[in-house]
Amino acid sequence: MTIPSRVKLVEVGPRDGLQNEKQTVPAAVKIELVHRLQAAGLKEIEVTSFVSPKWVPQMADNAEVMAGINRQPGVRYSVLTPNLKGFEAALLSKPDEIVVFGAASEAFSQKNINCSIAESIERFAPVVAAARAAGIYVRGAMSCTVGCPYEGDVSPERVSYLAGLMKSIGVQHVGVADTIGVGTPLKVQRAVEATLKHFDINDVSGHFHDTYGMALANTLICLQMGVWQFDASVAGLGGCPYAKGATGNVATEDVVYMLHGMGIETGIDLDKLIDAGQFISDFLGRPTNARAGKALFNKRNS
Ligand SMILES: CC(C)(COP(=O)([O-])OP(=O)([O-])OC[C@H]1O[C@@H](n2cnc3c(N)ncnc32)[C@H](O)[C@@H]1OP(=O)([O-])[O-])[C@@H](O)C(=O)NCCC(=O)NCCSC(=O)C[C@@](C)(O)CC(=O)[O-]
Repeated sequence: MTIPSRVKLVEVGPRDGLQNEKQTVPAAVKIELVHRLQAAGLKEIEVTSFVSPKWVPQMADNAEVMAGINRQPGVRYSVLTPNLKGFEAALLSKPDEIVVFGAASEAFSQKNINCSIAESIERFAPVVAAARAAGIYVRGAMSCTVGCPYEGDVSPERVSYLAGLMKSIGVQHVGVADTIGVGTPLKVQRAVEATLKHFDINDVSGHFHDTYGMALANTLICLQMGVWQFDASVAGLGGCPYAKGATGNVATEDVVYMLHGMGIETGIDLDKLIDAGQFISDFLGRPTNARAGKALFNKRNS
């Protein structure tokens, strides 16, 4: 398999990145972040989630954020919907895409969405059917595909099982997530191979947290397998509130730096992306987690 010449990055910073922040991030700041990300050339942005505000208070302003975005033609805006209640609320905000989110580990499914894997699929099925009937594209996020904070290692068979269930209810694309960033390249390869039993390579993406500094290595092995779609989070923000000990997602700036260095097109302006990362890091009052972002920012300002 030759390495793809072009990669699509899905920016998950406004959702995955900010959902775990303890300090309230006002809707206006989230909206400004989305505007900066789209100005940097991101064509797909995961904006927010329509989940219970008791479970994830930071996403309670979902409708306000969606309503405040000055939508750019050619940019797709996605939101997470765990159930019909969330989907019906999301529909009013006219997302281009919705994301149902399940887990390859039973314990994580219980902790994150309060139901078993089988129950989650029963809940997702009518959401997927309603979304597709409304012409909305459906992605499925598959958490804990290599490791779980509660169960430890997760086997490729569990990943294949979940991917098969997602396929059976009409999910169009799945993201192979290393929720707690414990994956190493060969483990990630096996999780992706298990997913490819059910989904075409063009319908599979990688979603890597960088807890152990493995996210770029895991991205690289996926590229070598022909995967060309990845989630990433500006400034390396992120972490799931129900995944203890996990740090942020791989930083979009670092992925872009690596891809451009390999001659792979992304359509992203790295300078503008670094500014977007600096904007949100300044708001949060801490340095960026993007290593290439930080190095290039310092170089530019020295
Ligand atoms: C799924 C539930 C709702 C089940 O939670 P539950 O408590 O079992 O739900 P319920 O149906 O029994 O309802 C309880 C209350 O929540 C309300 N409710 C019910 N649904 C909704 C909704 N959609 N929006 C707003 N409110 C809702 C419902 O109306 C009721 O309100 P009350 O009567 O108590 O006032 C809950 O567990 C939940 O919201 N979980 C979300 C957790 C979450 O967002 N986690 C982070 C996203 S996943 C992630 O980050 C991983 C990913 C995708 O990035 C990939 C990776 O790295 O692994």
